[in-house]
Parts: sequence; C-alpha cells; structure tokens
Amino acid sequence: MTEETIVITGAGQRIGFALASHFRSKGYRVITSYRSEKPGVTALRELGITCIQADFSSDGAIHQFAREIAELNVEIRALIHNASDWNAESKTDDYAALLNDMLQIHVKTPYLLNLALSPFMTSDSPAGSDIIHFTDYVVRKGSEKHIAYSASKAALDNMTLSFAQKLAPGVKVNSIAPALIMFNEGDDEAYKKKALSKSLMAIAPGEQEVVNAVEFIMNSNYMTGQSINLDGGRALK
Ligand SMILES: NC(=O)C1=CN([C@@H]2O[C@H](COP(=O)(O)OP(=O)(O)OC[C@H]3O[C@@H](n4cnc5c(N)ncnc54)[C@H](OP(=O)(O)O)[C@@H]3O)[C@@H](O)[C@H]2O)C=CC1
Ligand SMILES: Nc1nc2c(c(=O)[nH]1)N=C([C@H](O)[C@@H](O)CO)CN2
Repeated sequence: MTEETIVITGAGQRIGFALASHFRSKGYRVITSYRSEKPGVTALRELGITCIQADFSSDGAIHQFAREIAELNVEIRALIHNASDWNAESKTDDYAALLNDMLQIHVKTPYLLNLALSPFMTSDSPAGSDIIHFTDYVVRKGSEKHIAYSASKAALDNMTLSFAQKLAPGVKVNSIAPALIMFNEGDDEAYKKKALSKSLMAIAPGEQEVVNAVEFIMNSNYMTGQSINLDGGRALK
C-alpha cells in the first residue's frame, strides 16, 4: 500500500511542528524526525503523525532514518529539511566541533537523505514531488556571529542547484531563505527591537508564513532550483 507522504525533519517544535500539523490536517500521511522527546512530539503523535527518533549528529542515524522510511513503502510527495541548530561561535571555543556540527545537520543530513529517499519520490500529482531546503537570509550576506552556521546554510543553498539538476523533471528542488520568522524564548526586548528594525516589514511573521511558502512551492508546476527570500525586504534596508 502506498500513501502520499510528507517527510519533515526536526518537527518537534516551532516551524517544523506547524508544517507537520498543517499537512496532517490536509489528509497527508506525515512522517517526522525528532531529536528529543518533548510535548510537541506527543502532540504530533496524537494527530496520527509517525514520529521517528533521530539525532542526525551521526551518519548512522541518518542512514537508519532513511531505512525506516523506506521500509514503510511510502510515496513521498515532499521531503522538507527543517532540522537545524543555530549555534554561535560565542558559545564555544571548540570551533572545529562547531563547524562539524553545522555541516552535519545542514549539509550532510539533507545530502544523504535526498540521495536515499529520492527514489521514493514518484508522485502522480501534476506538480510532481518536492524537496525543500530551509536555508537563511545570511546565505546572501554572511554573519559575523554565526560564521559556521551561515557557511553551512550557504552550502545547502548550493546543493539546491545540484539536486534540482539531478532530479528533474520528477522532483522539484527549492529553498526557502527566511530572515526572522519567530523569536526564541528568552529573547529580550532590546534584542527584539533590534531584530525587528532590520527588515522593511518590521514584524516577526510567525510559522504560518513559512507554511504558505511551502504550499506555494508545492503548488508550482515549473519552479525548481530557486530560493524564496522570506525576509521582509531585509536586503533593501
Ligand atoms: N525561526 C526563525 O526565525 C528562522 C528559522 N530559519 C530556519 O527555519 C528552520 C526552522 O526554524 P525553527 O523552527 O526556528 O528551528 P528550531 O531551532 O526551533 O528547531 C529545529 C529542530 O531541529 C532539530 N534538530 C537540531 N539539530 C538536530 C540534529 N542534530 N538531529 C536531529 N534534529 C535536530 C531540533 O531538535 P530538538 O527539538 O531536539 O532541539 C529542533 O526540533 C530551520 O532550518 C532554521 O534554520 C531560518 C531563519 C530564521
Ligand atoms: N535552527 C534555527 N535557526 C535559526 C533560528 C532558530 O531559532 N533556529 N533563528 C534565527 C533568527 O530568527 C534570526 O534569523 C533573527 O534573529 C535564524 N536561524
């Protein structure tokens, strides 16, 4: 038996959680990875979403996650690479480990999952199937506070181009490059004011904005190898 399936990495909270609940409410089978058990993961299970524990810091865990999905005999409509850590140089003095961690989650994980799971992306829908990478506004500008994070997201942006070529025409491969979407718990008022002032729109738009961008990509019959800048016009400020 096959069922149109959406695979989302790192969906236990925030944007990944919003995407998983959205697609489940539309009737898709949804499979997510989660690293740590948390209330969001319980809530996903209650919605009937398959949640597979996977900490992608080891290559073995990436391969195991792909194997578990392959064994479910699914037809993947979309593979959404959401899992990410936003680690800063200021929080460590082990820069080699930081760079490894950033490359592991933002480059090696999507690279290996795309190669392992693209054979299961054979949707009959006119828009085909989709791979969506979440990059970041900083891909265009760099970031002095998140150098390794920014470099790894830039590599992911580049992989969008290569996989778009490799997998066309059956699979479209695109990126979403967000700037501020939502604040983190503990962000203080001074930080929020500064962050908001960086874009023309001057808002933190929330998860639904990303859900809308994913829907836009999936509904396109023609767009591949592109990046959507979901950044409130930040580059123009
Ligand atoms: N929020 C924003 O304003 C912006 C977001 N983005 C991008 O959008 C995407 C979603 O953002 P957001 O919801 O804020 O992300 P979060 O940082 O809140 O969540 C990311 C998820 O990825 C999981 N994860 C992290 N590292 C690993 C790992 N090694 N193995 C497995 N899972 C892992 C985390 O698991 P756990 O629950 O265990 O921590 C977490 O649930 C990300 O790719 C992000 O970089 C880009 C720009 C702005
Ligand atoms: N994995 C994450 N990546 C990013 C986050 C986050 O919370 N988790 N947050 C940001 C910021 O919102 C930034 O764009 C503005 O402060 C960037 N990436």
